[in-house]
Amino acid sequence: MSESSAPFVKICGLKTGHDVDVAVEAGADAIGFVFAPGSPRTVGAGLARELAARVPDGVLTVGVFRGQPVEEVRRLAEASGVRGVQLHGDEGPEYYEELRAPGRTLLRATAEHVKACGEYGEDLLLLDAPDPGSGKPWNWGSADFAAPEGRWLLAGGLTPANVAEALRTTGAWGVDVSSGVEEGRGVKSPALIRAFVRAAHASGR
Ligand SMILES: O=C(O)c1ccccc1NCC(=O)[C@H](O)[C@H](O)COP(=O)(O)O
Repeated sequence: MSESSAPFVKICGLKTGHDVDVAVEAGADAIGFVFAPGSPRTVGAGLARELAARVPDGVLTVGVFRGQPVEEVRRLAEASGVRGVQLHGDEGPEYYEELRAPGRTLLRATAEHVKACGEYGEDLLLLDAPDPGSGKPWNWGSADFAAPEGRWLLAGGLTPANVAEALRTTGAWGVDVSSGVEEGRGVKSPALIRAFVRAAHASGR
């Protein structure tokens, strides 16, 4: 994982080799492949493996899951070769313990208030909207929002136009985006991917 002081940027829901190449060239730190069923971004293990193989070692590849049995998560992560596992369900700490493996980064996505990254054994915390991948923002800008301690990513309704302000307001360690870099639902825009990474890096956070 990047140790640079620039915000960590994850681009999620990629489905084509071209989009993966664009995100890597733009300077993304992580790339997400959605294995949760029922999304316009869902990919199978075979395609994810091909896409992940294009990604250099310094960029984290992440499989995104929601409410799937631990055996299925492990099988898809191993078959695709992703190095990170992001969980959006209501899994407890024991689930993270079961998925812990050498070299694997665990990401816990939640819409709940959380005091610190690591409470469930995760390496990275992702504060997201209640409906992940919907492009809907939540109240991270409100006065009563308290940022968690440790490494956490902000997600939910981020775009090239609001990501810099979001980073400055919340002090998030990084950001995650899917809908805000799409030209249609599930269809990424190379121009928006580049603009998002550029805006995050220029935020001054
Ligand atoms: O992208 C999906 O459709 C999806 C489905 C089920 C669980 C998670 C999903 N996506 C997660 C993400 O893409 C990001 O972590 C984040 O929620 C992005 O949100 P947004 O930029 O608002 O689309």
